Amino acid sequence: MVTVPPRRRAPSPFPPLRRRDQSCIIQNTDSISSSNMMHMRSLILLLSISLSPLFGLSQICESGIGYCDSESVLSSKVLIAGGTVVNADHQEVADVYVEDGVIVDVRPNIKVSDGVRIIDATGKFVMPGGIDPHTHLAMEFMGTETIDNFFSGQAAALAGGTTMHIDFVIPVHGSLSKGYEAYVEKAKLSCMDYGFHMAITKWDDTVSKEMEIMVKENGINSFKFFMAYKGSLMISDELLLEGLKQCKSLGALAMVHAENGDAVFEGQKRMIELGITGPEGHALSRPPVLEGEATARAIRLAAFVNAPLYVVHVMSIDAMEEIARAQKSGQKVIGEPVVSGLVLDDSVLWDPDFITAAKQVTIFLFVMSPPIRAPGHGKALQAALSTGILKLVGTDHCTFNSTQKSFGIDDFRKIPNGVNGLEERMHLVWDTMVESGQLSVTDFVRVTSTECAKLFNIYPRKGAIRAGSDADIIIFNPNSTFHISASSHHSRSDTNVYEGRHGKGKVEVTIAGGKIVWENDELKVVPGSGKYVSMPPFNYLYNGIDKADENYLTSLKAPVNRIKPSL
Ligand SMILES: NC(=O)NCCC(=O)O
Ligand SMILES: [Zn+2]
Ligand SMILES: [Zn+2]
Repeated sequence: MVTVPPRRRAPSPFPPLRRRDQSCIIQNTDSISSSNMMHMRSLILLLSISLSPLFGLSQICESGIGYCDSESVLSSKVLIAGGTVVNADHQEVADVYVEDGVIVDVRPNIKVSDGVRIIDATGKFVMPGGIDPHTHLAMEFMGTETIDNFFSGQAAALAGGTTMHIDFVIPVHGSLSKGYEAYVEKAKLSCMDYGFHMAITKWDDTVSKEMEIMVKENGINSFKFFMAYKGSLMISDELLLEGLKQCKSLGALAMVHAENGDAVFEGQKRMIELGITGPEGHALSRPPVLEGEATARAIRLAAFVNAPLYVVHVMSIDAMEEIARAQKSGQKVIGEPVVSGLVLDDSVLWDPDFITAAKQVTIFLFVMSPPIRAPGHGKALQAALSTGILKLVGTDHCTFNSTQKSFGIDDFRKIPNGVNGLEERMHLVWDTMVESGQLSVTDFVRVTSTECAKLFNIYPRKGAIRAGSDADIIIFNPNSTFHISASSHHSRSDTNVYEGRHGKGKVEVTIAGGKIVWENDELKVVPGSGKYVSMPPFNYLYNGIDKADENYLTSLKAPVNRIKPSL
């Protein structure tokens, strides 16, 4: 009999900075390891079933560890009966009938023949699966690679009710085609549907041409420009202008990570000179004013080109207010908060009790860019999401385990930036926004799914419960509860930035591509079953842009009594 070898536990990466309580870390790490091990065994088992010819893993299957109800995995006809079906614009009590991965019918009292799996959803919400617009799986970053790949990250997502995500392809030495090929390879492990955005890290004619190929041949309709990470991903204003122009000509959406990277670099030097090398130096070196400045700059450059703009991970009041001001003047600017920015704050950094080892770990976990801000920012972002200034919620899932986070034990600049969230997003948005009365149930669907589908031009195939849409569906019990812990999550990380959080509402069933993949707290996932979702250009933001350009040019050409042109 073959057994799966246990995952080796890394030694505690947090040597005695100001140690008082190290036993706590070791204890936690122990329990985390064994529990994660159980998840990984189950996942490995399923992986072995579908890819065993490829990977030669058939013996693992025979060891009989874990669970695999192939009946459910393969079941293609499902009736979800008696639930409240919620779309972004409407909710009603109805049945949902699914066949071969597609929603066939949505109406009360659907009758079905034998052989159809019937799930009773009475008293529960039946909603479109979540779509996460912002993830980084298997991303090489800051000298390491994110701990979650396209399999473990997606498995975690499915357990939390997210059925599609859009990941950022990072070019290889500036080459978009090489980056694309690398991500196509990484994504072969996928167990749910996914799409790609593409980062732009340098500019020349080849990149410009490759952008066209990405849009016209590879189904990518959005490009991201990092205004931070000096010396690696950061671009100049000149490049941003070229990129905005090319995005506009292709009907693609330009996205920005908005922080002033030069000023962040200066802020980091300042901290090191002051002897502040711990994780608090990260937050101190890149204050909200630098996020506000870059957001304002990107918005103004987009206005100058008359192109729509998407600002990723809005973390501060400063950035949010720039977006609100632009929207008020009629500019098409989309702001994306991420779960960490909505629900976490930096108080742990300044807690006098933070010298305990457990809290030291937390502080390292919190390091992401832009940083998690002081408490008032999160509240303001929630309000902006509630009033529609911010439109959709992502995660920026970019997970590093405690060993990786410890690379910056002596220098905060070396702590890999990023937090988890793929598995937690739906629950935390529900608990924070719906339970508090800031969002309705229909708005919940809009910000977690439908708006993303519309923006990236895949609605109503995705983001809706209606006949003809993909059968990506969750059954959500508002009367149940969720609990977050690294000991039970499905990410490969040994830590969770939301450790210990709990609240109302629970995703009880996830159906992805017509298959029941999450039920009774069990995950049934098959690597290679996820499909790439091609996203066409020219979304609704482009309506009217041609007309505005035309008016501008006409006013410029007016021969006499020249009218002062305006954009
Ligand atoms: N946000 C973060 O800290 N890591 C992921 C990369 C990025 O989105 O900036
Ligand atoms: Zn970013
Ligand atoms: Zn990101």
